[in-house]
Amino acid sequence: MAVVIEVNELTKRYGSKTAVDGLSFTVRPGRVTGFLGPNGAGKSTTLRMILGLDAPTTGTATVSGVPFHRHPRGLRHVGALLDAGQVHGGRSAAAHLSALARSNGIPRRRVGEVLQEVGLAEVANRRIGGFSLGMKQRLGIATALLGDPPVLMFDEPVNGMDPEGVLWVRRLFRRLAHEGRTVFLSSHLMSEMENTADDLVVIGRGRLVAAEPLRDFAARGTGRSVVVATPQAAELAAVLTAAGASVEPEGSAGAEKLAVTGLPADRIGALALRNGIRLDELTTRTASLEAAFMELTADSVEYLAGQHR
Ligand SMILES: Nc1ncnc2c1ncn2[C@@H]1O[C@H](COP(=O)(O)OP(=O)(O)OP(=O)(O)O)[C@@H](O)[C@H]1O
Repeated sequence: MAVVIEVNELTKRYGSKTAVDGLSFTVRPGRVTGFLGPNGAGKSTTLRMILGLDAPTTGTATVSGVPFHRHPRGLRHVGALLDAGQVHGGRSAAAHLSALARSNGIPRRRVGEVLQEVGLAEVANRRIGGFSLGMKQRLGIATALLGDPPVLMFDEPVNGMDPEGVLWVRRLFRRLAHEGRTVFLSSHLMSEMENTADDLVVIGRGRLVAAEPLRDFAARGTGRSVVVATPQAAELAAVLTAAGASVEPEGSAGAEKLAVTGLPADRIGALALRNGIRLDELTTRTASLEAAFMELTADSVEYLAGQHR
């Protein structure tokens, strides 16, 4: 599959601060790619460099093989939402989009179409200054869609949206990818990506942590373990340890459980049966995406509570 966004050894320094540090990754069409990292990891800076709004200190970023500032089709090739708050509050949504359409050679009819698409048709003539953050996000998404571009980039698009808005935006991203477009969206929340992204680019402290399908990323988290509840915990622990498993007690007094790693659930069940041990619960626990994210970025979180590293 063709590579659409290509970031190669990208570095951005602000004085002595390195915001983006030798970052390389690619983003492909027909998929939703999540750009994930803790606060301050360098996501916005990277997006700004891809869009030519900031110059890299070293390295390159291209969209369809060309640096964005030299792109012949501009907004009609790449649509982006960076900071939804940064729109002129005195204008109406329709006037804002019409001005953009005019200056980018985009047909006027697109204004009505995108307002309809994002659910703002009824407030098209209201001043943007009175919009809620969720409405501003919708307007930002409308702006990105205006030129009907094959490449779309969104920085924290669900900030300030209500649950209904979040569901809507997820469906929209999936549809845009299904249409064959390249969809690249940043977030500092793994939970937002879980139901939306096909691929992940994860960064921490400006550096690449992982770039792979979401499925593979999830499998990298803490290994699988099996939780077992039994009234004969000490006996079972001895049997499982002898069979090569490692066993950790967990749960609370009166409801003790064992967390077992190194043996699958069916083997644990068979060993318990053979030794006459009653099992009240046998559950396989797979690492959550959130756990994988926390684990992989733990070393790269810039601000830990109460401590500046
Ligand atoms: N213009 C600037 N001058 C100095 N430092 C900057 C500038 N822009 C960003 N930084 C620093 O670069 C680092 C990366 O910032 P960036 O906004 O790209 O992170 P982010 O991953 O988008 O974070 P968030 O999720 O909080 O938006 C941060 O430490 C930030 O303080």
